[in-house]
Amino acid sequence: MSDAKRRVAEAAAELVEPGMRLGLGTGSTAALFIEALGRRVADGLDLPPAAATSRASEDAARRAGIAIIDMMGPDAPAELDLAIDGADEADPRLSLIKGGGASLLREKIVEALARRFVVIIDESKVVEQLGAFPLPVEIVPFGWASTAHLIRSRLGVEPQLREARGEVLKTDNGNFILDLPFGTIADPEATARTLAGIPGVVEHGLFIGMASEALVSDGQNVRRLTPA
Ligand SMILES: O=C(CO)[C@H](O)[C@H](O)COP(=O)(O)O
Repeated sequence: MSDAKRRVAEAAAELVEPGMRLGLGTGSTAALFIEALGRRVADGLDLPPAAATSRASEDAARRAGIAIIDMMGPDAPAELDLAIDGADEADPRLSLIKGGGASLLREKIVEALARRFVVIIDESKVVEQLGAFPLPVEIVPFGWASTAHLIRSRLGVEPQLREARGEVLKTDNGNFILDLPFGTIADPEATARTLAGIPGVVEHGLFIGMASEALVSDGQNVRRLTPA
């Protein structure tokens, strides 16, 4: 699917106009977008500093010659023109599961600022119902097992603490990730509400009503999807 990722990344880079305030996503598709955007910047496209959704994307943007906003400082923006990011699943309403790359919190903060949020995905990510991809949830380390118990009892799913290279994965924010293997999420809004009401949950990877459109590729063509 790397041809598909490259095609949507390049199509997304063409959406960028001079002066646009951008949000830069995270993951392998977003990384290809950042590279493609960097080529346009090298060709003279003039952009103000962009908001990156992870340390990895900050580094990728700097390597590509794209200036970055200090999102920890007082100049973090109130609005962005366009955010571009990948996703793990998208349903016909363009509700998304995100966070496979553990960056869902920064992604949600940045993408909530965007007047237009374009999702770039390959065909394998388009689903009728969300949930085959385990739903990532960012939680604070304090009491993580208690938070997992509450999630289990309120949602009937067995949370898995995410590890990387044999250690508990820590997000860019110093938090942990629980992956929730639902199989099917019958009511994403209700699931989102339940998770938001559990102490210790910082944010979940359901992005509902946020995406304006999706660019989807099978490796040959790129089609545009809007929320059903
Ligand atoms: O949500 C994300 C990171 O937190 C990514 O956008 C998502 O995991 C898709 O990644 P990729 O483009 O590598 O398939």
